[in-house]
Amino acid sequence: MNAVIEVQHLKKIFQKETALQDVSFKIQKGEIFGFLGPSGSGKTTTIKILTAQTDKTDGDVLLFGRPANEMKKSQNRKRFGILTDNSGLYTRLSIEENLLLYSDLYQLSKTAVKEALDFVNLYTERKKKVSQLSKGMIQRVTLARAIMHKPDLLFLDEPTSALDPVNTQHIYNGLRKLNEMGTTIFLTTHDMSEAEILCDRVAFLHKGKIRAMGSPKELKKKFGDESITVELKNGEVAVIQNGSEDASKLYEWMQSNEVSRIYTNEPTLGDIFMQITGSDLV
Ligand SMILES: Nc1ncnc2c1ncn2[C@@H]1O[C@H](COP(=O)(O)OP(=O)(O)OP(=O)(O)O)[C@@H](O)[C@H]1O
Repeated sequence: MNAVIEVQHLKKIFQKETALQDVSFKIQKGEIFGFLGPSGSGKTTTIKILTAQTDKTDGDVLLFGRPANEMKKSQNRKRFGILTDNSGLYTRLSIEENLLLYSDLYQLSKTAVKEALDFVNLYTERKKKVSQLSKGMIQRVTLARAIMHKPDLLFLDEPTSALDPVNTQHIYNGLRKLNEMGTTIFLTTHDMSEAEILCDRVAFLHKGKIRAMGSPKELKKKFGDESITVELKNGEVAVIQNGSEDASKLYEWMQSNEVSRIYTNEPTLGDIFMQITGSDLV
């Protein structure tokens, strides 16, 4: 298996504050990996270290098998794309002009600009100046720029935090397509439904430490109690466990046509986070 990102015992101390402590994880080629944590848990610091914008205090960080700071070299820059809240766009230029500048820098075709504009649903608004854009539109332009060169690895720091539901869905579809074409995606979010919809695996980050890691399905299995809620037609509600005695009770109710509704009590990722850390994701 090819690890695109390999982090071992990563530590980051800012002055006196420990932002990351003994963080270790591996991301394989083609994965969508989510770093989930509340504000201040260390998500952005991790992205900044992985993309060589901040130095680590200790530990090993490899990207494509090479130390992360080698990604600064111009021949490696094309291999990844980054979306952070620091847009770095030219505000007096239009959306399209900004993307054209970038496409020149990376020697991309004009088609790449059109494709990127479609990706973020901004083609019809491409002539608008960046100074006139809403926060959500700026986030979409920055995303267009991050994906335009179809990088091998994409870092997304809270990619849909400023978007409305329609654009969020549009971006999810685009990210899935990009991933199907081979882009590995590392994203941070405190939106658990986003992680559940997009990610193959997630890590829960809390106070700079990874507290759990796995696919959403594995985590739900590990931390769920496998109980089922049964609502009966007489208004009674019963929570039954997955076992032979309870199964026969359910069978009886069903045979006598007493059941009105039945559902599993699967925890959400947010419930699991709360169970492990005792705090909310927001
Ligand atoms: N440049 C810095 N100097 C000092 N402390 C910092 C610096 N950058 C981050 N920190 C601290 O490190 C911790 C982790 O911050 P980080 O920005 O990585 O969190 P985050 O999970 O990305 O939060 P958010 O979701 O709010 O962006 C916080 O306690 C923060 O105050």
